[in-house]
Amino acid sequence: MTDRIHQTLVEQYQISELEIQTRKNLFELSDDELEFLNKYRLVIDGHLDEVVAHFYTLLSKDEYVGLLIGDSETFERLKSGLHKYVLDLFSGFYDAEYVNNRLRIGLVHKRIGLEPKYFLSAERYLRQSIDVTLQTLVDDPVITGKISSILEKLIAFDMSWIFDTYISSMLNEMNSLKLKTDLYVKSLEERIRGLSRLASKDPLTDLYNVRSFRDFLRRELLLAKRSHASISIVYFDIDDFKEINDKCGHKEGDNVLKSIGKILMSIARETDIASRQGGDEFCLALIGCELSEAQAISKRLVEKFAAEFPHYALSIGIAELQDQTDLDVDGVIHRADQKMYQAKKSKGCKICS
Ligand SMILES: Nc1nc2c(ncn2[C@@H]2O[C@H](COP(=O)(O)OP(=O)(O)OP(=O)(O)O)[C@@H](O)[C@H]2O)c(=O)[nH]1
Repeated sequence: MTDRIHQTLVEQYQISELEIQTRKNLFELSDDELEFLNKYRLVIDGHLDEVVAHFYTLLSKDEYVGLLIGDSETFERLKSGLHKYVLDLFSGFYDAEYVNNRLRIGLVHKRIGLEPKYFLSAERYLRQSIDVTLQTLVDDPVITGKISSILEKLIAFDMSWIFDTYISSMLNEMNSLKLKTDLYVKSLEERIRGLSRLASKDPLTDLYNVRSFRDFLRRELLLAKRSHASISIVYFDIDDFKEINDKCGHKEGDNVLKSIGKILMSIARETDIASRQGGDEFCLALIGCELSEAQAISKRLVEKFAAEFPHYALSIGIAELQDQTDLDVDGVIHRADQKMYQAKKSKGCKICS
């Protein structure tokens, strides 16, 4: 950005002398012709007011032009700009500075929102105005015809630069609009991710809630049926959790629940589904795990829990998917839940399967 403001448009677009010459060739503008045009510089210089007046008479046929110009000061500025533009046509110098002035015109047209149809029709009016004025000043129709044909090519050469900046400025606008849209879409995606996270997770433990757990498990059961994989369900709760709340306070109760969330995340694999079923009840779906592995994982759970809370205990029930046709989500959870109740009958951390 800082670099750009210290550079001319010719520098920004890296337009070399060779590129300018190549474009002159493209429009068949020979040095002889341009020198010929330059001979009439002084002739036209004394009659610029007439050219400009004629031009605006033609232009003002369109009401929109009046609206676009707007006020007298702008009109005066435009007229003096046009004086300079016409004089430059006859200047004899068609170098980097000349090109730079043309590039600026394209940029300004884009900024003020002047559509190409307007500046293309204005270009025709200007040629007509110069032709008409020259015909009153130069008697020889061969000469005025030659000047007119050189001007036609020179103004087409000008237009090519004007369009370069007009189009590039339009592309810049589109790019910055795309950038803004991309940022907006990204922020929306983040919000949606946040919202769906909120909808699928238990806020206290950051584990999946009942609804999302069941959705995931249903999908895993279907996949297990196709791949003949095993799934084990570990269902557990904290013994006498009500007492913990009552004796040590709700905050301590919350801490125990949050710790269980962390322990489950640490022992579960990425493919497993760890959930809080509500209150002090949790359920872990171990994907691809047979009963023996589920027992080992449950032992790790007990060890980690006991290390943090030596005075509290868990009751754990495990159920394995009986066969791959067992697609009943509620059924498999219920079996693990029943095992947990068996475990609860004895005191201390215990696992029933
Ligand atoms: N701190 C805390 N307590 C909760 C939360 N949700 C539920 N509870 C409490 O958890 C307790 C669960 O009590 P019960 O269902 O009787 O279970 P229990 O006391 O563990 O008894 P058993 O299951 O027989 O061992 C209730 O007192 C609930 O108020 C929570 O988010 N935070």
